[in-house]
Amino acid sequence: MAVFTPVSDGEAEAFLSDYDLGDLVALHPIAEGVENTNYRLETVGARHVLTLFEARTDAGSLPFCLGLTDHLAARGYPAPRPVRRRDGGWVGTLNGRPAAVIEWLGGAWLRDPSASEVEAAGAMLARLHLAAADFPVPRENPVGPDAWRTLADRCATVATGEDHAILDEVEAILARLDPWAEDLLTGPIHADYFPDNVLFANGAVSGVIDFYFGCTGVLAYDLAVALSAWGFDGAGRPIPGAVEAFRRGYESVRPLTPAESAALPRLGQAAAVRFTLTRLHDRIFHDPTKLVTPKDPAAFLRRAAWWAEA
Ligand SMILES: Nc1ncnc2c1ncn2[C@@H]1O[C@H](COP(=O)(O)OP(=O)(O)O)[C@@H](O)[C@H]1O
Ligand SMILES: N[C@@H](CCOP(=O)(O)O)C(=O)O
Repeated sequence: MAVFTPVSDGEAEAFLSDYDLGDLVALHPIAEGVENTNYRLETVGARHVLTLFEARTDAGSLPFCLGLTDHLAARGYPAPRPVRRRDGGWVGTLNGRPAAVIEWLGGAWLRDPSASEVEAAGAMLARLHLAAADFPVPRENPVGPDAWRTLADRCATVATGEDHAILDEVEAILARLDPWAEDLLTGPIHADYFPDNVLFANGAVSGVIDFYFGCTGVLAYDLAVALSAWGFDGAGRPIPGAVEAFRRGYESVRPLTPAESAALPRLGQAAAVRFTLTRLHDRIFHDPTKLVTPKDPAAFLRRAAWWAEA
């Protein structure tokens, strides 16, 4: 469960006084996610998400993250619109954290999507890249190579046993990998397009959420992240046909250039390093008083070996 910063009904009511959303009916902690605090916010006749932004989502990134979802939604893409406060802004402060109210999107994420659902998710990522292309705000990747170095160094100060072995493997990959070796098409990317961020209803994508790692980046890297997320099971084993199905869906909307295709194996290894390091860091420095379940870094690192052979 991801609640890092608890919110009482009274605190939510006071926060809501800056919106035209009516009175609070109920506030429920949301039992998913690992980055930010999320509550389901019920007001009279409406449902929204109340998000308090935690350490990896600094306030300076919100004009990009919320602006991008607003931009996409305005183009008919199923991203959640942030709700404007009476002062015209999107972001207030709640219990010391930047906080926003976001449109609630129906549907649910799929733990075991079919090949056609994986293909639909791939097509929706390509649609995101096309619809976001003219979004003018830039944001550097908050979990790019500089952050990998910081995360690895911080973990190395205390890692033992399995954690240390994971770090050694990551360092070996970093020593031989130059993921951004050539110029590839860039633009706004989601950068965390995992199954738990894609909602489905009746076999079709009904929502794409959680743009808080969104940034300006290489489009094929975003695809490599998504293939690494959708193409493997919880233990890091490839799911037969899933990488192909996702890529087929993506390329049905935006065919890759030959250079992008050729770059995928090294971008996939970069994706494996990125998520292994954040998972390892969050497991090592996990605060047991916070309601969040750390994810398994080793399962993500297994993707690197697959990509190296691809
Ligand atoms: N706009 C939304 N509509 C419906 N459910 C949402 C929405 N945003 C978040 N959620 C729910 O909250 C959970 C956690 O949200 P997410 O943004 O992924 O959190 P985190 O940033 O901590 O990873 C999601 O898995 C989903 O169940
Ligand atoms: N997708 C990342 C962690 C971030 O999770 P989310 O709940 O914000 O989607 C991972 O799997 O390591």
